[in-house]
Amino acid sequence: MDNNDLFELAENAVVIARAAGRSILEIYAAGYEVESKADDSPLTTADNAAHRLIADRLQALTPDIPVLSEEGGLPDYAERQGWTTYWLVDPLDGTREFVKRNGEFTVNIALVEAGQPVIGVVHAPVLDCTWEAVHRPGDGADSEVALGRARRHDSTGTRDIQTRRAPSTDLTLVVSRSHRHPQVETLLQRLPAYQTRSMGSSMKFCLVAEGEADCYPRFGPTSEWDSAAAQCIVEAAGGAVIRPDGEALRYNTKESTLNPNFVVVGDPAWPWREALEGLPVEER
Ligand SMILES: Nc1ncnc2c1ncn2[C@@H]1O[C@H](COP(=O)(O)O)[C@@H](OP(=O)(O)O)[C@H]1O
Ligand SMILES: [Mg+2]
Repeated sequence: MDNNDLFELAENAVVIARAAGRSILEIYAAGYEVESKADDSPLTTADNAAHRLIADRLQALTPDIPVLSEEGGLPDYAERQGWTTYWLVDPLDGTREFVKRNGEFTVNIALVEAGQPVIGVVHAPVLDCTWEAVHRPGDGADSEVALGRARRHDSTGTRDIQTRRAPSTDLTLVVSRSHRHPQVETLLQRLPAYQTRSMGSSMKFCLVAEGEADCYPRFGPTSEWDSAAAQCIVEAAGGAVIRPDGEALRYNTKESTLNPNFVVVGDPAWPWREALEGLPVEER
């Protein structure tokens, strides 16, 4: 796929994420049933409605590109292994926050190419805010030029975003509102003065991408659809999403769709490696 196609697909993905956001908000206003999923996380009629809308529209947009959605059922790895490019979707990330009605939930659409997210769209319906990125790192060869753009669209318009240089003290860390982990406390103890902010969903990545926070450490299970779109936005904005061993987070490389532990950093030049020393990767 050439670079122009990528920009055009990203714009289409923004339109689709916003349409899904509107259908989620209708259900948010009208009321909904809450079921419990196998991993004990909540599932609402809103997750399913957003899933159907996104899956149908992406399929119509790019009939040859498969769609993997949290609510769409998981094809065997034998089949997925053959996908070089695919859409990876979490129709409603932060269902717990949706049920709590605090507005901290998002629609997530990523295009993954050879294990890396090259398009990322994260839409927060209640805030009416959308983060959009295209990021293709390039391999140094003439034929492949590195490419990146990260933007935020809200009621005030559209602006480019970038991560900030980490301050030497008083770092801002953003952590899950609903899933805290003891290894996050270990990391915090190794840092100079810091403050934390709590938030639900992939919006945590977006705070790092726009320079509002320096780091989002995530220990414990998450799925690939929880991180792909937001990873693209952070990378295009100048940050990185690394495992505790320093490797970048990658997609569709194994049977399980669970991520290892990861840490989102806005300023990759800050000495994160030392702070993460010895913390477990936990391939899942
Ligand atoms: N035990 C577990 N296994 C897999 N994913 C988990 C999990 N516990 C939490 N998550 C993921 O963490 C997401 C919520 O993150 P946060 O707490 O930062 O808001 C959930 O997204 P969903 O709401 O899409 O299910 C879910 O995918
Ligand atoms: Mg999710």
